[in-house]
Amino acid sequence: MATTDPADPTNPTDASESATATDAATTDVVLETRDLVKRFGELVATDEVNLAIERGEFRSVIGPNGAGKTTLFNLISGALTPTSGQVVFEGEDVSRLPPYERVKKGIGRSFQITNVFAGLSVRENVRVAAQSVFDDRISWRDRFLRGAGDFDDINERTDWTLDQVGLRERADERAGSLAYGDRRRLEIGLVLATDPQVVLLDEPTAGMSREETRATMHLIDDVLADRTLLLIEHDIDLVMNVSDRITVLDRGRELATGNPDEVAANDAVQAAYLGGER
Ligand SMILES: Nc1ncnc2c1ncn2[C@@H]1O[C@H](COP(=O)(O)OP(=O)(O)OP(=O)(O)O)[C@@H](O)[C@H]1O
Repeated sequence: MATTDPADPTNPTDASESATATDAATTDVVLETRDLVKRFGELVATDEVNLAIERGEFRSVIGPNGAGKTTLFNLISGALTPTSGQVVFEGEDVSRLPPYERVKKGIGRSFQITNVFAGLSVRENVRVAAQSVFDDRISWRDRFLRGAGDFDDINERTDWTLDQVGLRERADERAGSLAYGDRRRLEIGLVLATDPQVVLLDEPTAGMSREETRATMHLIDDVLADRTLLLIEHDIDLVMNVSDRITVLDRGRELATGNPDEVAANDAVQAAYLGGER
């Protein structure tokens, strides 16, 4: 898994990470949320959340149902715009950018929002994903001189991705005919093809058996280990195993952030979550 020194200055008993946010100049923070708020009418789904995610970190976000995990991901990916506050990626405020612009900048999202085209081949699916990001990098001259579908860097990216997720052999099969495990590989391939700095993983093992869960986490570890990962996951054992740090949300607020041991020992977390019923 990603190697980040968990012994960072964040005080796990302090609900806010604003202390680390001010340290952004000294630590390599790739993604921040600053006083992030999302209201749905009277309901505050995200309540002044301040996260500072370091490059290469594996951060999990946990919390009871309705805690605001998915809303937080939607704010980071651009599916939602904040009521107030900011999402800052590589030092730039991206809070108002649409999702596809954020993907181009390097914020990738996988699972739950699945965009596999069942009728297209595995290769075509990966190609579409690669193209969504790499198209901009192709000059107009190349576009004019070569036919569509013949852009070397997109083809290279596609082949590289297929190799990474072990689907080169199945490249010409219809995505809709893939077995479950291969479909998961393809979903990871689709996000990898966009060359993300940060990957949002939204319950990647939802509905999986123990064996499938293990295989999926191994694949994520294999293929995405050099990226910064943000995971929503209900399986606490898994979260404790894979995370460098864990953020616990409760009713939209950040209850605690710390390494797995710190979070497990946190009184507020135990009271609100670990000891309570979900
Ligand atoms: N589009 C929306 N309109 C109104 N309320 C919403 C909307 N999206 C989410 N909510 C509410 O915001 C709160 C947080 O929801 P969210 O889905 O972010 O929680 P969650 O932690 O992801 O929950 P779960 O673990 O059940 O997926 C909930 O009370 C939910 O009902």
